[in-house]
Amino acid sequence: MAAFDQSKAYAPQEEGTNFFDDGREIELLHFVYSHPKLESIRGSPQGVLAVIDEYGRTKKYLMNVGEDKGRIVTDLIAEVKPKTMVELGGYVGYSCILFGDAVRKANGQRYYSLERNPEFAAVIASLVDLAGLSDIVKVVVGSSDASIARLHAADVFEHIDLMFLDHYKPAYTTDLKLCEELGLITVGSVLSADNVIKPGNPPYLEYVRSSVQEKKAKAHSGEMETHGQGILEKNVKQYAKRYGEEKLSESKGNPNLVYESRLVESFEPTGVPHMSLPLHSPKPHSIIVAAPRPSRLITLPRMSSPTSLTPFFYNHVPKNLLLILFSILCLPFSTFLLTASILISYIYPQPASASKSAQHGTAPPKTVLITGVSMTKGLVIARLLSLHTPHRIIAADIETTPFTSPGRYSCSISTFHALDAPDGEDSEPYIDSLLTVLRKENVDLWISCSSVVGAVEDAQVLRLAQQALGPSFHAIQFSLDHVRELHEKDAFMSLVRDLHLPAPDSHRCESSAEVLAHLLPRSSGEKGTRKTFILKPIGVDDCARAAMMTLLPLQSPGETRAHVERLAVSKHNPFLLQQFIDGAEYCTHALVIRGEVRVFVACPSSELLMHYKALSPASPLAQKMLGFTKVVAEHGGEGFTGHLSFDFLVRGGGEDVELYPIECNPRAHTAVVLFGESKEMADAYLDGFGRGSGKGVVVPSMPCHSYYWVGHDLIALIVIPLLELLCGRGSLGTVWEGMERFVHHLIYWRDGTYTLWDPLPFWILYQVYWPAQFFRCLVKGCGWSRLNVSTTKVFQS
Ligand SMILES: C[S@@+](CC[C@H](N)C(=O)[O-])C[C@H]1O[C@@H](n2cnc3c(N)ncnc32)[C@H](O)[C@@H]1O
Repeated sequence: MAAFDQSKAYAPQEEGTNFFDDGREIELLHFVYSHPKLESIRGSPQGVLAVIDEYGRTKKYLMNVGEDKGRIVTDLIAEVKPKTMVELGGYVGYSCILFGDAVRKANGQRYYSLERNPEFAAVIASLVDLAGLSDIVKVVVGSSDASIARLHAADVFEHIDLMFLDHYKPAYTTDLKLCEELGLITVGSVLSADNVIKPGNPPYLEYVRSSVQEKKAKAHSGEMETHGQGILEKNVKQYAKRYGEEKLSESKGNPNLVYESRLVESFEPTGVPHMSLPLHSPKPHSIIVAAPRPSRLITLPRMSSPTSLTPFFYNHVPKNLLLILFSILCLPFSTFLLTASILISYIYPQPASASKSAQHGTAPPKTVLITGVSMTKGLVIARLLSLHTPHRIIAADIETTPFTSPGRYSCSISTFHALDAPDGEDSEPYIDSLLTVLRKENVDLWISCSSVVGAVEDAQVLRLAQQALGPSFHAIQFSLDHVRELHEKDAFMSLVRDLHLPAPDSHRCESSAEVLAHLLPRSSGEKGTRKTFILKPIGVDDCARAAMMTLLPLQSPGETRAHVERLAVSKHNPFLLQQFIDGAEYCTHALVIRGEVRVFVACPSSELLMHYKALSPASPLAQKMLGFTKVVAEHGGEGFTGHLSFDFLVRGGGEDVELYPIECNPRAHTAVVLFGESKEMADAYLDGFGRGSGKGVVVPSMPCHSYYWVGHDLIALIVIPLLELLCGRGSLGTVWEGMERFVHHLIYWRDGTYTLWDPLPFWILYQVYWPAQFFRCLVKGCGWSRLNVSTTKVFQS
């Protein structure tokens, strides 16, 4: 540890609790904004930090991380290169400016500063703005546990790459457990915790140093958690004057996550080294850096909120009742919007596009059938074609009860046919009813927008329809052979390898023994695999899939064997053992016609896919994904026509970015909304009639609107934060922040379902479809954990 430069020492910390929250934080703001160097420090993080340091040295002590300890973390940022970094406890923004700047230099995306005191948060926001970091730093006001749970529920953060803990000492452990339980801290995350030796945080050190067995034994013993034990009383009561008795998260964490940790010595900004050691630590230390060790992680199934924190409104009956009530409350607004939209469209009708009028004169209109219009993707394509082509657009979808397909009420559709739902394993009723529609309507072009369970069935319909309707029939749907090659996870991985494209190490396994052969050493002398894997069921099973996302091998061969054997892997229940790639996830949507990519878009994936933001088509990452799509499309050849979407995991950046395809979906993706009402896109679909080629790839024109679903955002960004506030868990700051985001989406983004000239599907979706679903769930007692507003899918719990 190098010597401390005394000329830089802060004023000493005053005894008692009056060394903060006594007005000095606002005084600091005045100091900064009346500083003679104000103009020269604008936009300069280092300049702003220097003036904060000057205040700390010449005026009053500030509880900042300071230059010396700060360097440990900035070095760590340069090493870890976090995409998302979170700090717990922002105070006046010193660490936030220092680390936010370092994250930006390391090409990171977001730095979240979680601060409970709204006055301090305002100081942070003001200084961050002065430092020119507002584009990367987000200040979140509220108690850390409530903010973490809320931001996770709203899909704002899905993973924390680096977390700096510097807030209320007893909350270090409880907040860490909460992040583990929510799957935000996983293998690959790094934690950096301040003040764990002085003033000391024994419960936190004990937790990050415990083995799986120790944690499990503690959980089973029913021993009461004592998060304040060993922490100085003055620190346990540090914020009592303003916040009274502290309520901490009671999350259970993820005991299977084991950390590797190291302590790093340094100095307080006052120059005080860490000497008083409440722990039996051999040396004075300050920051502990801890990273979960790979091969030990069990990623728990995601939950909307941790059980121990769950307020009443997440429970089945109140949840459904409240949503029905909310929908009733929204009725006057949505009805006003519907009426106003109809009137405006009546007065100013949507002009027919030039291509629509021109084509109308020359050839008789054809019949285009779109299946899957209850989902946004089908509806968007139907609207696009009705707007820009002269053809008759008809639609079909499974409709078990009235109003289960909001898209059928779209004015872009001339006729709607209800299809029979598959009867358990038997898909004959669906196939027959769709074939009947194709024949009866003498369909010229069928655009299939099947859901995940309909991919194989739609391919079967294609073969039968081609036989029945002859060569004049065309379809945007892959053949059965192609669907099998792409849809089944293991077959797709083999295809990727055969095409010499990069692929994660993957193995189809039909028995536990096969799985274990890849994971465990065969003899005592042999080393086991160094890679970590995920074991996914090869069929479609959302529940199983979520529950089985466990990183393997586990800590010991015995645990690994026990886990794998529980899954009952067999010939009839095969699994794919796939290498775990720790990277950001992206998804793509493409339209391929006769082996040629005609339409392409890529965007970052978010867990519920409720927000869509297109990547610039010119970016190296989008180009690389397009290149991959083209290779797969060309391999398919002349007979390869359909929608094609991929999920990729991505490591690195710029030209050196590495792509790992993890799944292929031979069907349309909701990202198709990003094309808006593009005429080029409609033209590309018409190539499905067998015309032209070599026209190039249609991409969204940039800048392009981002998309959201107002129903999802109203609940996630407004209703939940408000209810949490009423339950005494949230804060006004978090409600305000949710509102800000909501208003931003309302003004600058577009709703995926609403459009002025075709507003009825939007009204039906929120005023009829969803209330009917909630009512059904109440009456039938069907539990659900999540909803997807764009696909109308209910995820059963
Ligand atoms: C030591 S200061 C943080 C210093 C800051 N990291 C820096 O180095 O510039 C601790 C901060 O944590 C905040 N805090 C305490 N408990 C909190 C909680 N439960 N959630 C969010 N912030 C909290 C306090 O208001 C205080 O501003």
